[in-house]
Amino acid sequence: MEKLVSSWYNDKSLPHDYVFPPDKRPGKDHEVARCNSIPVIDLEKADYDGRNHIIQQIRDASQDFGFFQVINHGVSERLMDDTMNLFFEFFDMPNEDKAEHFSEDPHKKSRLYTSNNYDNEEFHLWRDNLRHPCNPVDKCRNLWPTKPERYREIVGEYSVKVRNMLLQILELMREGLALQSNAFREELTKEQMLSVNHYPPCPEPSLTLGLPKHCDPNLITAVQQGDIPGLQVLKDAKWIGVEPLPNAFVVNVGHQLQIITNGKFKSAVHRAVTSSSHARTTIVTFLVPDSHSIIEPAKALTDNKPPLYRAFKFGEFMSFYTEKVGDPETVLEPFKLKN
Ligand SMILES: O=C(O)CCC(=O)C(=O)O
Ligand SMILES: [Fe+2]
Repeated sequence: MEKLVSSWYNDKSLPHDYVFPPDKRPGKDHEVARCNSIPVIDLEKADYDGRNHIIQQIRDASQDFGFFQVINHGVSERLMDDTMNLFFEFFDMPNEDKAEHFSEDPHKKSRLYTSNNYDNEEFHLWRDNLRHPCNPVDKCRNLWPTKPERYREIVGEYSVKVRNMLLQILELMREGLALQSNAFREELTKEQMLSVNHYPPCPEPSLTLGLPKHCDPNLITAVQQGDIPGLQVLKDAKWIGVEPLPNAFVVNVGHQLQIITNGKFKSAVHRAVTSSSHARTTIVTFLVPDSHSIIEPAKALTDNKPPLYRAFKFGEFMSFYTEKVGDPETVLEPFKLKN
């Protein structure tokens, strides 16, 4: 428990085991300018005459950036605020209450923990993480015994609404790529994981990271990043900051979506930097394939361009991703076809 950054950060300078090696630390880039070139897409327009335009915007953003933000997405401001406030309260709880949820067992799907692999890593991440499966509603695990009903109610509704938003985006992507109606079949979004990152204020943001550079291993992800900046995307070998927009979700293409689209959509490298003045809490929803589902480039996208990846089971990918701690330079290697 004393391992959770949120339980001790207040009275310490940056301990040496949180200092990243020089080639991995953000340095001056921890405060790169936030950039408004990441597309902001108004999903409400997809219901009206503007559908084709929205489809095109999503396709372009997924090809050029692998990232975009969505507004008017059907998740109400009230629900986004209630959910964020719930997690603010969670990380504000006294240490003894948080201790009930803390576990270092990586096989436990529902747990509060810190860093990635605390006892075996060379340096730790400046973040705590609460995660649990949340699909369907009744599987929202009760992680907060003192307030179970409220937790289930809010997180349950949030999970359904965010899921619907992501399924709508997948449908718009499917249309944009002229893929068959079953291209994103149900098993590709079977699992849903809620992951809440908490990055306490950090004494030395240039020397450490909340999350190191990675691409998400799943199909598609939605991030509610709140008001505090910290998410950065690598674009043309430069880090750019994703501007926090009120009531927006950041949506990003995961490795599996890149593979299924035969490289047409990009799974962009991103990371989370810390702030010396503000705590930052982000709510991340991952749509994740069933571990037995077969992942391979969609046939419609291999007619004019040979497949870039072989077929594999998602579980095989996850084992390799975990072994490589998500290293974006190597995780795709065993799945690439050498044409
Ligand atoms: O906290 C953030 O801004 C990014 C989170 C993220 O990339 C992740 O959880 O995979
Ligand atoms: Fe991520």
